[in-house]
Amino acid sequence: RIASPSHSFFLSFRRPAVSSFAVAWTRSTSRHPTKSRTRRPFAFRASSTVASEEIQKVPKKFKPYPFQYHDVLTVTVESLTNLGFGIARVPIKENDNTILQPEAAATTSTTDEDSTEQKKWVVFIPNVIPGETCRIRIYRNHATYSDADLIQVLTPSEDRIEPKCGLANVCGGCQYQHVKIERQRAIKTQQVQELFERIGGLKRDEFPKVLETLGTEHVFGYRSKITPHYEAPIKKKDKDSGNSLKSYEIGPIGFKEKASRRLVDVPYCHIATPAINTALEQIRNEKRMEAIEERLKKPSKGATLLLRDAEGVVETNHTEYVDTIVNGLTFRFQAGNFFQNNPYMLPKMVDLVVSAATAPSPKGEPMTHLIDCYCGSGLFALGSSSFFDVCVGIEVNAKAVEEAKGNAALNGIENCDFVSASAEAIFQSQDPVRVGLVGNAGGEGGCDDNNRKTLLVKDFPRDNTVVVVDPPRKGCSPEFLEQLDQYRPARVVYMSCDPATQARDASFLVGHGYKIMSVQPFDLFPQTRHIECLAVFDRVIN
Ligand SMILES: C[S@@+](CC[C@H](N)C(=O)[O-])C[C@H]1O[C@@H](n2cnc3c(N)ncnc32)[C@H](O)[C@@H]1O
Repeated sequence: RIASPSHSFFLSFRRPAVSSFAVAWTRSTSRHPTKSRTRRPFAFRASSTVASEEIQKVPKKFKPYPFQYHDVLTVTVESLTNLGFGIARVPIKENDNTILQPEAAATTSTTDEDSTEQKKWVVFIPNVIPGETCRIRIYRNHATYSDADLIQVLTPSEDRIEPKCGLANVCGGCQYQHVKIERQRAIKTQQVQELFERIGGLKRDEFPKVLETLGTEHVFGYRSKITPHYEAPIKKKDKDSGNSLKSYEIGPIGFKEKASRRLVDVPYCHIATPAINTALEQIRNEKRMEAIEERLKKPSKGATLLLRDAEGVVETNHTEYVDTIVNGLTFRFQAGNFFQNNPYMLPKMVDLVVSAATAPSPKGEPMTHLIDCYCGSGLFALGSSSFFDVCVGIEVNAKAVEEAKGNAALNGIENCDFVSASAEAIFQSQDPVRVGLVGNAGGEGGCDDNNRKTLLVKDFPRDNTVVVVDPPRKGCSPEFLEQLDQYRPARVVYMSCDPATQARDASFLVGHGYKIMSVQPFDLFPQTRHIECLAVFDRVIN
Protein backbone atom coordinates (compact mmCIF):
# COMPACT_ATOMS: atom_id res chain seq x y z
CA ARG A 1 0.00 0.00 0.00
CA ILE A 2 1.31 3.37 -0.93
CA ALA A 3 -0.25 6.47 0.56
CA SER A 4 -0.35 9.28 -1.93
CA PRO A 5 0.22 12.86 -0.84
CA SER A 6 -3.27 13.73 -2.04
CA HIS A 7 -4.74 11.09 0.29
CA SER A 8 -6.27 9.20 -2.56
CA PHE A 9 -6.08 5.48 -1.93
CA PHE A 10 -3.85 3.16 -3.88
CA LEU A 11 -5.09 -0.32 -3.32
CA SER A 12 -3.20 -3.52 -3.67
CA PHE A 13 -4.19 -5.37 -6.81
CA ARG A 14 -6.39 -8.37 -6.77
CA ARG A 15 -4.20 -10.82 -8.61
CA PRO A 16 -0.50 -11.55 -8.15
CA ALA A 17 0.08 -11.34 -11.92
CA VAL A 18 -0.55 -7.62 -11.82
CA SER A 19 0.68 -6.80 -8.36
CA SER A 20 3.95 -5.38 -9.62
CA PHE A 21 2.23 -2.86 -11.86
CA ALA A 22 2.05 0.66 -10.53
CA VAL A 23 -0.28 1.96 -13.15
CA ALA A 24 1.04 -0.27 -15.86
CA TRP A 25 -1.48 0.13 -18.60
CA THR A 26 -3.01 3.30 -19.64
CA ARG A 27 -4.61 4.31 -22.86
CA SER A 28 -2.69 6.65 -25.05
CA THR A 29 -4.20 8.87 -27.68
CA SER A 30 -1.19 8.31 -29.92
CA ARG A 31 -1.06 5.17 -32.01
CA HIS A 32 1.43 2.45 -31.17
CA PRO A 33 3.62 2.00 -34.26
CA THR A 34 3.53 -1.79 -34.29
CA LYS A 35 -0.08 -2.49 -33.28
CA SER A 36 -2.89 -1.33 -35.43
CA ARG A 37 -6.48 -1.88 -34.32
CA THR A 38 -9.18 -1.32 -36.82
CA ARG A 39 -12.13 -0.98 -34.45
CA ARG A 40 -10.42 1.04 -31.83
CA PRO A 41 -8.94 4.49 -31.99
CA PHE A 42 -6.46 3.91 -29.16
CA ALA A 43 -3.29 1.95 -28.80
CA PHE A 44 -1.72 0.63 -25.65
CA ARG A 45 1.53 1.76 -24.15
CA ALA A 46 3.25 -0.08 -21.37
CA SER A 47 4.92 1.60 -18.47
CA SER A 48 8.69 1.32 -18.70
CA THR A 49 8.70 -0.53 -15.36
CA VAL A 50 6.76 -3.49 -16.72
CA ALA A 51 8.39 -6.41 -18.46
CA SER A 52 6.95 -6.94 -21.93
CA GLU A 53 6.33 -10.69 -21.33
CA GLU A 54 4.17 -9.81 -18.38
CA ILE A 55 1.98 -7.37 -20.17
CA GLN A 56 1.15 -9.74 -23.00
CA LYS A 57 -0.42 -12.31 -20.69
CA VAL A 58 -3.97 -12.03 -21.91
CA PRO A 59 -5.98 -15.01 -20.67
CA LYS A 60 -6.91 -17.39 -23.50
CA LYS A 61 -10.61 -17.17 -22.73
CA PHE A 62 -10.67 -13.38 -22.65
CA LYS A 63 -13.53 -11.95 -24.76
CA PRO A 64 -12.39 -8.58 -26.14
CA TYR A 65 -15.79 -6.87 -26.15
CA PRO A 66 -16.37 -4.14 -25.18
CA PHE A 67 -13.02 -3.66 -23.43
CA GLN A 68 -9.53 -4.91 -24.10
CA TYR A 69 -7.68 -6.81 -21.40
CA HIS A 70 -6.36 -4.38 -18.77
CA ASP A 71 -8.06 -1.33 -20.20
CA VAL A 72 -7.89 1.38 -17.55
CA LEU A 73 -11.01 3.48 -16.96
CA THR A 74 -12.01 6.23 -14.58
CA VAL A 75 -15.50 5.64 -13.20
CA THR A 76 -17.85 6.83 -10.51
CA VAL A 77 -19.43 4.08 -8.40
CA GLU A 78 -23.22 4.28 -8.40
CA SER A 79 -24.29 1.52 -6.03
CA LEU A 80 -23.37 -1.93 -4.73
CA THR A 81 -24.55 -5.37 -5.79
CA ASN A 82 -25.76 -7.72 -3.07
CA LEU A 83 -22.43 -9.52 -3.54
CA GLY A 84 -20.71 -6.34 -2.35
CA PHE A 85 -19.26 -5.22 -5.70
CA GLY A 86 -19.48 -1.61 -6.80
CA ILE A 87 -21.50 -0.89 -9.94
CA ALA A 88 -20.32 1.68 -12.47
CA ARG A 89 -21.94 2.34 -15.84
CA VAL A 90 -19.61 3.19 -18.69
CA PRO A 91 -21.02 4.74 -21.87
CA ILE A 92 -20.20 2.67 -24.95
CA LYS A 93 -21.23 3.34 -28.52
CA GLU A 94 -24.31 1.40 -29.47
CA ASN A 95 -23.55 1.03 -33.17
CA ASP A 96 -19.89 0.27 -33.62
CA ASN A 97 -19.39 -1.19 -30.14
CA THR A 98 -16.36 0.93 -29.37
CA ILE A 99 -16.03 2.47 -25.98
CA LEU A 100 -15.75 6.16 -25.52
CA GLN A 101 -12.56 7.81 -24.36
CA PRO A 102 -12.15 5.58 -21.31
CA GLU A 103 -10.54 7.90 -18.78
CA ALA A 104 -13.38 10.35 -19.26
CA ALA A 105 -16.13 7.98 -20.24
CA ALA A 106 -17.91 7.17 -17.03
CA THR A 107 -17.81 10.65 -15.62
CA THR A 108 -19.11 12.22 -18.84
CA SER A 109 -22.79 12.86 -18.58
CA THR A 110 -24.89 11.69 -21.48
CA THR A 111 -26.83 14.43 -23.17
CA ASP A 112 -30.23 13.87 -24.75
CA GLU A 113 -28.67 14.37 -28.14
CA ASP A 114 -26.17 11.53 -27.94
CA SER A 115 -28.19 9.15 -25.75
CA THR A 116 -29.52 7.40 -28.83
CA GLU A 117 -26.09 6.21 -29.83
CA GLN A 118 -24.70 5.42 -26.39
CA LYS A 119 -25.54 2.64 -24.02
CA LYS A 120 -24.24 2.23 -20.50
CA TRP A 121 -22.17 -0.88 -19.90
CA VAL A 122 -22.12 -2.19 -16.34
CA VAL A 123 -18.75 -2.81 -14.71
CA PHE A 124 -18.33 -4.49 -11.31
CA ILE A 125 -15.49 -3.37 -9.02
CA PRO A 126 -14.51 -4.71 -5.58
CA ASN A 127 -13.52 -2.66 -2.52
CA VAL A 128 -15.35 0.56 -3.42
CA ILE A 129 -18.10 2.69 -1.90
CA PRO A 130 -20.97 4.35 -3.80
CA GLY A 131 -20.06 7.93 -4.76
CA GLU A 132 -16.33 7.26 -5.10
CA THR A 133 -14.50 8.02 -8.33
CA CYS A 134 -11.88 5.40 -9.08
CA ARG A 135 -9.38 4.20 -11.64
CA ILE A 136 -10.10 0.61 -12.50
CA ARG A 137 -8.65 -2.04 -14.80
CA ILE A 138 -10.79 -4.44 -16.78
CA TYR A 139 -9.91 -8.13 -16.51
CA ARG A 140 -13.03 -9.90 -17.79
CA ASN A 141 -15.93 -9.17 -20.14
CA HIS A 142 -19.17 -11.11 -19.77
CA ALA A 143 -22.13 -11.02 -22.16
CA THR A 144 -23.75 -8.05 -20.43
CA TYR A 145 -21.19 -6.66 -17.99
CA SER A 146 -17.47 -6.58 -17.20
CA ASP A 147 -15.30 -7.16 -14.13
CA ALA A 148 -12.52 -4.81 -13.12
CA ASP A 149 -9.85 -4.48 -10.45
CA LEU A 150 -9.57 -1.34 -8.43
CA ILE A 151 -6.33 0.55 -9.06
CA GLN A 152 -6.83 3.80 -7.22
CA VAL A 153 -9.59 5.66 -5.43
CA LEU A 154 -9.43 9.24 -6.69
CA THR A 155 -12.15 10.71 -4.47
CA PRO A 156 -12.50 8.57 -1.36
CA SER A 157 -15.82 8.44 0.49
CA GLU A 158 -15.85 9.92 3.97
CA ASP A 159 -16.92 6.44 5.09
CA ARG A 160 -13.73 4.84 3.79
CA ILE A 161 -11.39 3.43 6.45
CA GLU A 162 -8.24 1.38 6.50
CA PRO A 163 -9.13 -2.34 6.55
CA LYS A 164 -7.98 -4.12 9.69
CA CYS A 165 -6.86 -7.16 7.70
CA GLY A 166 -3.97 -6.82 5.25
CA LEU A 167 -5.73 -9.33 2.97
CA ALA A 168 -9.10 -7.56 2.97
CA ASN A 169 -8.80 -6.29 -0.62
CA VAL A 170 -7.88 -9.74 -1.93
CA CYS A 171 -9.65 -12.33 0.23
CA GLY A 172 -13.22 -13.17 -0.76
CA GLY A 173 -14.30 -13.63 2.86
CA CYS A 174 -14.90 -9.93 3.57
CA GLN A 175 -16.32 -7.32 1.23
CA TYR A 176 -16.68 -4.23 3.44
CA GLN A 177 -13.65 -3.89 5.70
CA HIS A 178 -12.84 -0.58 3.99
CA VAL A 179 -16.26 0.82 5.02
CA LYS A 180 -17.18 2.33 8.40
CA ILE A 181 -19.49 -0.03 10.28
CA GLU A 182 -22.36 2.51 10.39
CA ARG A 183 -22.25 2.77 6.59
CA GLN A 184 -22.03 -1.02 6.22
CA ARG A 185 -25.26 -1.30 8.18
CA ALA A 186 -26.91 1.54 6.27
CA ILE A 187 -25.99 -0.24 3.02
CA LYS A 188 -27.59 -3.45 4.31
CA THR A 189 -30.79 -1.68 5.34
CA GLN A 190 -31.04 -0.03 1.94
CA GLN A 191 -30.38 -3.29 0.11
CA VAL A 192 -33.20 -5.03 1.98
CA GLN A 193 -35.55 -2.11 1.24
CA GLU A 194 -34.68 -2.30 -2.46
CA LEU A 195 -35.01 -6.09 -2.59
CA PHE A 196 -38.52 -5.98 -1.12
CA GLU A 197 -39.46 -3.34 -3.68
CA ARG A 198 -37.67 -4.85 -6.69
CA ILE A 199 -37.76 -8.65 -6.25
CA GLY A 200 -40.81 -8.71 -4.00
CA GLY A 201 -42.52 -6.30 -6.39
CA LEU A 202 -44.01 -4.73 -3.27
CA LYS A 203 -45.21 -1.17 -3.17
CA ARG A 204 -44.01 0.96 -0.28
CA ASP A 205 -47.44 0.94 1.36
CA GLU A 206 -47.45 -2.89 1.32
CA PHE A 207 -44.65 -3.10 3.86
CA PRO A 208 -43.41 -0.85 6.62
CA LYS A 209 -40.10 0.93 6.18
CA VAL A 210 -37.29 -1.56 6.72
CA LEU A 211 -35.92 -1.08 10.23
CA GLU A 212 -32.31 -0.06 10.79
CA THR A 213 -29.93 -3.02 10.63
CA LEU A 214 -29.21 -4.27 14.14
CA GLY A 215 -25.70 -5.26 15.14
CA THR A 216 -23.45 -5.58 18.15
CA GLU A 217 -20.20 -3.86 19.05
CA HIS A 218 -18.37 -7.10 18.17
CA VAL A 219 -17.57 -6.16 14.59
CA PHE A 220 -14.37 -8.27 14.50
CA GLY A 221 -13.51 -11.51 16.29
CA TYR A 222 -17.13 -12.65 16.33
CA ARG A 223 -17.34 -15.57 13.92
CA SER A 224 -17.58 -18.90 15.73
CA LYS A 225 -17.05 -21.17 12.73
CA ILE A 226 -14.69 -20.95 9.77
CA THR A 227 -13.92 -23.50 7.05
CA PRO A 228 -10.62 -22.68 5.32
CA HIS A 229 -9.60 -24.67 2.26
CA TYR A 230 -6.35 -26.15 1.04
CA GLU A 231 -5.31 -27.86 -2.15
CA ALA A 232 -3.48 -31.12 -2.73
CA PRO A 233 0.18 -30.92 -1.67
CA ILE A 234 2.61 -30.59 -4.58
CA LYS A 235 6.18 -31.79 -5.01
CA LYS A 236 8.78 -29.16 -4.21
CA LYS A 237 10.95 -28.09 -7.14
CA ASP A 238 14.65 -27.51 -7.14
CA LYS A 239 15.16 -23.77 -7.59
CA ASP A 240 18.06 -24.09 -10.05
CA SER A 241 17.17 -27.12 -12.15
CA GLY A 242 13.37 -26.96 -11.83
CA ASN A 243 13.39 -30.74 -11.17
CA SER A 244 10.87 -32.20 -8.74
CA LEU A 245 12.29 -32.99 -5.33
CA LYS A 246 11.19 -35.83 -3.09
CA SER A 247 9.59 -33.59 -0.48
CA TYR A 248 6.11 -32.12 -0.71
CA GLU A 249 4.77 -28.72 0.21
CA ILE A 250 1.28 -27.40 0.67
CA GLY A 251 -0.05 -24.31 -1.06
CA PRO A 252 -2.25 -21.63 0.47
CA ILE A 253 -4.56 -22.52 3.38
CA GLY A 254 -7.36 -20.00 3.42
CA PHE A 255 -10.29 -18.67 1.44
CA LYS A 256 -11.13 -17.97 -2.18
CA GLU A 257 -10.13 -14.66 -3.71
CA LYS A 258 -12.78 -12.14 -4.57
CA ALA A 259 -14.34 -13.13 -7.93
CA SER A 260 -11.97 -16.04 -8.46
CA ARG A 261 -11.60 -19.63 -7.33
CA ARG A 262 -7.94 -19.20 -6.38
CA LEU A 263 -7.06 -19.56 -2.71
CA VAL A 264 -5.56 -16.79 -0.59
CA ASP A 265 -3.31 -17.90 2.27
CA VAL A 266 -4.96 -16.63 5.47
CA PRO A 267 -2.80 -17.02 8.58
CA TYR A 268 -5.17 -14.92 10.71
CA CYS A 269 -8.84 -14.25 10.08
CA HIS A 270 -9.88 -11.00 11.76
CA ILE A 271 -13.60 -11.77 11.80
CA ALA A 272 -13.09 -15.15 13.50
CA THR A 273 -12.92 -15.45 17.28
CA PRO A 274 -9.52 -15.23 19.02
CA ALA A 275 -9.81 -18.92 20.01
CA ILE A 276 -10.26 -19.89 16.37
CA ASN A 277 -7.21 -17.88 15.34
CA THR A 278 -5.05 -19.57 17.96
CA ALA A 279 -6.24 -22.96 16.71
CA LEU A 280 -5.82 -21.88 13.07
CA GLU A 281 -2.11 -21.27 13.52
CA GLN A 282 -1.70 -24.71 15.04
CA ILE A 283 -3.75 -26.54 12.41
CA ARG A 284 -1.96 -24.76 9.54
CA ASN A 285 1.40 -25.85 10.99
CA GLU A 286 0.12 -29.40 11.36
CA LYS A 287 -1.08 -29.52 7.74
CA ARG A 288 2.25 -28.19 6.48
CA MET A 289 4.15 -30.84 8.47
CA GLU A 290 1.79 -33.56 7.27
CA ALA A 291 2.45 -32.47 3.67
CA ILE A 292 6.22 -32.37 4.11
CA GLU A 293 6.21 -35.77 5.77
CA GLU A 294 3.82 -37.15 3.14
CA ARG A 295 1.22 -38.05 5.76
CA LEU A 296 -1.38 -35.71 4.36
CA LYS A 297 -4.08 -37.41 2.31
CA LYS A 298 -4.08 -35.83 -1.11
CA PRO A 299 -7.54 -34.63 -1.96
CA SER A 300 -8.07 -34.48 -5.73
CA LYS A 301 -9.95 -31.20 -5.59
CA GLY A 302 -8.73 -29.80 -2.29
CA ALA A 303 -10.14 -30.11 1.18
CA THR A 304 -11.89 -28.04 3.78
CA LEU A 305 -10.91 -27.66 7.41
CA LEU A 306 -13.38 -27.03 10.19
CA LEU A 307 -12.78 -24.74 13.16
CA ARG A 308 -15.82 -24.40 15.42
CA ASP A 309 -15.56 -22.30 18.57
CA ALA A 310 -18.11 -23.28 21.20
CA GLU A 311 -17.71 -21.31 24.43
CA GLY A 312 -13.98 -20.81 23.76
CA VAL A 313 -13.22 -24.46 22.91
CA VAL A 314 -12.33 -25.06 19.27
CA GLU A 315 -13.41 -28.34 17.68
CA THR A 316 -12.03 -29.46 14.31
CA ASN A 317 -13.75 -32.84 14.06
CA HIS A 318 -17.10 -32.60 12.25
CA THR A 319 -18.76 -35.36 14.22
CA GLU A 320 -17.68 -34.34 17.73
CA TYR A 321 -20.40 -32.75 19.85
CA VAL A 322 -20.02 -29.21 21.18
CA ASP A 323 -22.14 -27.21 23.63
CA THR A 324 -23.17 -23.57 23.21
CA ILE A 325 -25.39 -21.53 25.50
CA VAL A 326 -27.99 -19.14 24.10
CA ASN A 327 -30.25 -17.18 26.45
CA GLY A 328 -29.65 -19.70 29.23
CA LEU A 329 -30.40 -22.79 27.11
CA THR A 330 -27.69 -25.28 26.20
CA PHE A 331 -27.52 -26.45 22.60
CA ARG A 332 -25.50 -29.57 21.87
CA PHE A 333 -24.80 -30.32 18.23
CA GLN A 334 -22.16 -31.88 16.02
CA ALA A 335 -19.41 -29.36 15.25
CA GLY A 336 -19.93 -29.79 11.49
CA ASN A 337 -23.71 -29.33 11.63
CA PHE A 338 -25.52 -26.01 11.07
CA PHE A 339 -25.59 -23.57 13.96
CA GLN A 340 -25.76 -19.76 13.73
CA ASN A 341 -22.18 -18.45 13.70
CA ASN A 342 -22.29 -15.24 15.72
CA PRO A 343 -22.76 -15.89 19.46
CA TYR A 344 -22.89 -12.14 20.20
CA MET A 345 -25.84 -11.44 17.90
CA LEU A 346 -27.70 -14.68 18.46
CA PRO A 347 -29.44 -13.91 21.80
CA LYS A 348 -30.91 -10.73 20.30
CA MET A 349 -32.11 -12.60 17.21
CA VAL A 350 -33.84 -15.24 19.35
CA ASP A 351 -35.39 -12.52 21.54
CA LEU A 352 -36.86 -10.80 18.50
CA VAL A 353 -38.23 -14.05 17.09
CA VAL A 354 -39.86 -14.75 20.46
CA SER A 355 -41.36 -11.28 20.81
CA ALA A 356 -42.67 -11.37 17.22
CA ALA A 357 -44.10 -14.86 17.75
CA THR A 358 -45.77 -14.14 21.09
CA ALA A 359 -47.56 -10.89 20.19
CA PRO A 360 -51.35 -11.40 20.06
CA SER A 361 -52.88 -11.88 16.61
CA PRO A 362 -54.64 -8.94 14.85
CA LYS A 363 -57.88 -10.40 16.25
CA GLY A 364 -56.39 -10.22 19.75
CA GLU A 365 -56.01 -14.02 19.94
CA PRO A 366 -53.12 -15.38 22.04
CA MET A 367 -50.54 -17.52 20.27
CA THR A 368 -50.42 -20.96 21.84
CA HIS A 369 -48.82 -23.20 19.19
CA LEU A 370 -45.53 -22.71 17.35
CA ILE A 371 -44.25 -24.66 14.35
CA ASP A 372 -40.54 -24.13 13.63
CA CYS A 373 -39.92 -25.13 10.02
CA TYR A 374 -36.27 -25.73 9.00
CA CYS A 375 -35.49 -25.93 12.73
CA GLY A 376 -31.92 -27.31 12.74
CA SER A 377 -31.00 -28.35 16.27
CA GLY A 378 -34.05 -26.58 17.68
CA LEU A 379 -32.85 -23.02 18.31
CA PHE A 380 -36.10 -21.10 17.74
CA ALA A 381 -38.56 -23.77 18.92
CA LEU A 382 -36.69 -24.36 22.18
CA GLY A 383 -35.95 -20.66 22.63
CA SER A 384 -39.70 -19.92 22.37
CA SER A 385 -40.98 -22.96 24.25
CA SER A 386 -41.62 -21.30 27.61
CA PHE A 387 -44.10 -18.90 25.94
CA PHE A 388 -46.17 -21.54 24.10
CA ASP A 389 -48.33 -24.52 24.96
CA VAL A 390 -46.84 -26.64 22.19
CA CYS A 391 -43.82 -26.21 19.92
CA VAL A 392 -42.92 -28.49 17.04
CA GLY A 393 -39.82 -28.33 14.86
CA ILE A 394 -39.42 -29.83 11.38
CA GLU A 395 -36.03 -30.49 9.87
CA VAL A 396 -34.85 -32.57 6.92
CA ASN A 397 -31.48 -33.46 8.49
CA ALA A 398 -32.19 -36.47 10.72
CA LYS A 399 -29.02 -35.90 12.75
CA ALA A 400 -30.12 -32.33 13.55
CA VAL A 401 -33.55 -33.65 14.64
CA GLU A 402 -31.83 -36.09 16.96
CA GLU A 403 -29.86 -33.13 18.36
CA ALA A 404 -33.00 -31.01 18.74
CA LYS A 405 -34.76 -33.79 20.69
CA GLY A 406 -31.63 -34.18 22.80
CA ASN A 407 -31.53 -30.43 23.42
CA ALA A 408 -35.15 -30.47 24.59
CA ALA A 409 -34.24 -33.21 27.08
CA LEU A 410 -30.98 -31.48 28.07
CA ASN A 411 -32.91 -28.35 29.00
CA GLY A 412 -35.85 -30.18 30.61
CA ILE A 413 -38.28 -28.90 27.96
CA GLU A 414 -41.28 -31.18 27.55
CA ASN A 415 -43.69 -29.23 25.38
CA CYS A 416 -41.51 -29.53 22.25
CA ASP A 417 -41.21 -32.31 19.73
CA PHE A 418 -39.23 -32.52 16.51
CA VAL A 419 -40.08 -34.23 13.26
CA SER A 420 -37.53 -35.57 10.82
CA ALA A 421 -39.16 -34.65 7.52
CA SER A 422 -39.13 -32.18 4.70
CA ALA A 423 -40.92 -28.98 5.69
CA GLU A 424 -42.95 -29.35 2.48
CA ALA A 425 -44.94 -32.18 4.07
CA ILE A 426 -45.58 -30.90 7.56
CA PHE A 427 -49.22 -29.87 7.28
CA GLN A 428 -50.21 -33.06 5.48
CA SER A 429 -48.27 -35.36 7.77
CA GLN A 430 -50.19 -38.15 9.49
CA ASP A 431 -47.22 -38.77 11.80
CA PRO A 432 -48.19 -37.63 15.26
CA VAL A 433 -45.95 -35.45 17.40
CA ARG A 434 -45.66 -36.27 21.09
CA VAL A 435 -45.53 -33.50 23.63
CA GLY A 436 -45.96 -32.98 27.33
CA LEU A 437 -48.67 -30.37 27.34
CA VAL A 438 -48.97 -27.00 28.99
CA GLY A 439 -52.35 -25.30 29.51
CA ASN A 440 -55.29 -26.35 27.33
CA ALA A 441 -53.31 -27.37 24.29
CA GLY A 442 -54.41 -31.00 24.35
CA GLY A 443 -57.40 -30.77 22.06
CA GLU A 444 -58.68 -34.11 20.85
CA GLY A 445 -55.44 -36.08 20.80
CA GLY A 446 -54.74 -39.26 22.75
CA CYS A 447 -52.05 -40.15 25.30
CA ASP A 448 -49.08 -42.42 24.55
CA ASP A 449 -47.02 -44.67 26.81
CA ASN A 450 -44.87 -41.84 28.14
CA ASN A 451 -47.94 -39.94 29.25
CA ARG A 452 -47.44 -37.47 26.48
CA LYS A 453 -50.19 -36.23 24.28
CA THR A 454 -50.09 -37.25 20.63
CA LEU A 455 -51.14 -34.57 18.16
CA LEU A 456 -51.19 -33.99 14.43
CA VAL A 457 -49.66 -30.69 13.27
CA LYS A 458 -52.48 -30.18 10.80
CA ASP A 459 -54.91 -30.08 13.74
CA PHE A 460 -53.15 -27.19 15.49
CA PRO A 461 -55.60 -24.26 15.88
CA ARG A 462 -54.60 -22.01 13.01
CA ASP A 463 -55.85 -18.82 14.69
CA ASN A 464 -53.47 -19.43 17.58
CA THR A 465 -50.55 -20.84 15.62
CA VAL A 466 -47.39 -19.09 14.53
CA VAL A 467 -45.14 -20.67 11.92
CA VAL A 468 -41.44 -19.79 12.15
CA VAL A 469 -39.50 -20.37 8.94
CA ASP A 470 -35.72 -20.21 8.60
CA PRO A 471 -34.93 -21.84 5.25
CA PRO A 472 -31.57 -22.12 3.47
CA ARG A 473 -30.56 -19.40 0.99
CA LYS A 474 -32.89 -20.63 -1.72
CA GLY A 475 -35.86 -19.71 0.46
CA CYS A 476 -39.14 -21.61 0.68
CA SER A 477 -40.14 -23.90 -2.15
CA PRO A 478 -43.45 -23.29 -3.99
CA GLU A 479 -44.72 -26.57 -2.47
CA PHE A 480 -43.98 -25.32 1.04
CA LEU A 481 -45.69 -21.98 0.40
CA GLU A 482 -48.75 -23.69 -1.13
CA GLN A 483 -49.31 -25.89 1.92
CA LEU A 484 -48.64 -22.94 4.24
CA ASP A 485 -51.32 -21.03 2.36
CA GLN A 486 -53.76 -23.94 2.69
CA TYR A 487 -53.16 -24.20 6.42
CA ARG A 488 -53.13 -20.38 6.84
CA PRO A 489 -51.58 -19.80 10.28
CA ALA A 490 -52.35 -16.54 12.04
CA ARG A 491 -48.71 -15.46 11.75
CA VAL A 492 -45.52 -16.30 9.86
CA VAL A 493 -42.19 -15.27 11.39
CA TYR A 494 -39.62 -15.56 8.61
CA MET A 495 -35.87 -15.50 9.35
CA SER A 496 -33.71 -15.45 6.24
CA CYS A 497 -30.04 -15.50 5.30
CA ASP A 498 -30.91 -14.24 1.82
CA PRO A 499 -33.32 -11.30 1.73
CA ALA A 500 -33.64 -11.69 -2.06
CA THR A 501 -35.44 -15.02 -1.77
CA GLN A 502 -37.22 -13.76 1.34
CA ALA A 503 -38.56 -10.80 -0.66
CA ARG A 504 -39.81 -13.23 -3.33
CA ASP A 505 -41.60 -15.32 -0.69
CA ALA A 506 -42.93 -12.15 0.96
CA SER A 507 -44.58 -11.28 -2.31
CA PHE A 508 -46.35 -14.67 -2.28
CA LEU A 509 -47.61 -14.18 1.27
CA VAL A 510 -48.80 -10.63 0.62
CA GLY A 511 -50.60 -11.91 -2.47
CA HIS A 512 -52.34 -14.53 -0.28
CA GLY A 513 -53.83 -12.34 2.41
CA TYR A 514 -50.89 -11.65 4.72
CA LYS A 515 -49.63 -8.25 5.78
CA ILE A 516 -45.97 -7.49 6.46
CA MET A 517 -45.79 -6.18 10.03
CA SER A 518 -42.03 -5.55 10.23
CA VAL A 519 -38.78 -6.14 8.37
CA GLN A 520 -35.70 -6.21 10.58
CA PRO A 521 -32.22 -6.85 9.11
CA PHE A 522 -29.39 -8.10 11.35
CA ASP A 523 -25.69 -7.54 10.89
CA LEU A 524 -24.88 -11.14 11.75
CA PHE A 525 -21.66 -10.98 9.73
CA PRO A 526 -20.06 -7.51 9.99
CA GLN A 527 -17.39 -6.74 7.32
CA THR A 528 -19.15 -9.08 4.90
CA ARG A 529 -21.98 -8.62 2.44
CA HIS A 530 -24.19 -11.14 4.25
CA ILE A 531 -27.53 -10.00 5.63
CA GLU A 532 -29.80 -11.89 7.99
CA CYS A 533 -33.34 -10.58 7.99
CA LEU A 534 -36.48 -11.17 10.05
CA ALA A 535 -39.86 -10.41 8.47
CA VAL A 536 -43.15 -10.85 10.30
CA PHE A 537 -46.44 -11.52 8.47
CA ASP A 538 -49.92 -11.48 9.98
CA ARG A 539 -52.91 -13.06 8.27
CA VAL A 540 -55.35 -10.27 7.51
CA ILE A 541 -57.66 -12.13 5.10
CA ASN A 542 -59.04 -15.47 6.24
C1 LIG B 1 -30.64 -21.71 7.88
S1 LIG B 1 -30.69 -23.26 8.66
C2 LIG B 1 -31.69 -22.86 10.05
C3 LIG B 1 -31.57 -23.78 11.22
C4 LIG B 1 -32.16 -23.29 12.55
N1 LIG B 1 -33.37 -22.52 12.37
C5 LIG B 1 -31.15 -22.49 13.35
O1 LIG B 1 -31.23 -21.25 13.38
O2 LIG B 1 -30.24 -23.12 13.94
C6 LIG B 1 -31.75 -24.11 7.57
C7 LIG B 1 -32.05 -25.53 7.96
O3 LIG B 1 -33.04 -26.03 7.05
C8 LIG B 1 -32.80 -27.40 6.83
N2 LIG B 1 -33.54 -27.73 5.60
C9 LIG B 1 -33.17 -27.52 4.32
N3 LIG B 1 -34.15 -27.89 3.48
C10 LIG B 1 -35.17 -28.34 4.24
C11 LIG B 1 -36.47 -28.85 3.96
N4 LIG B 1 -36.90 -28.96 2.70
N5 LIG B 1 -37.24 -29.21 4.98
C12 LIG B 1 -36.82 -29.09 6.27
N6 LIG B 1 -35.60 -28.63 6.60
C13 LIG B 1 -34.78 -28.25 5.60
C14 LIG B 1 -31.30 -27.50 6.81
O4 LIG B 1 -30.89 -28.82 7.08
C15 LIG B 1 -30.90 -26.50 7.89
O5 LIG B 1 -30.78 -27.14 9.13
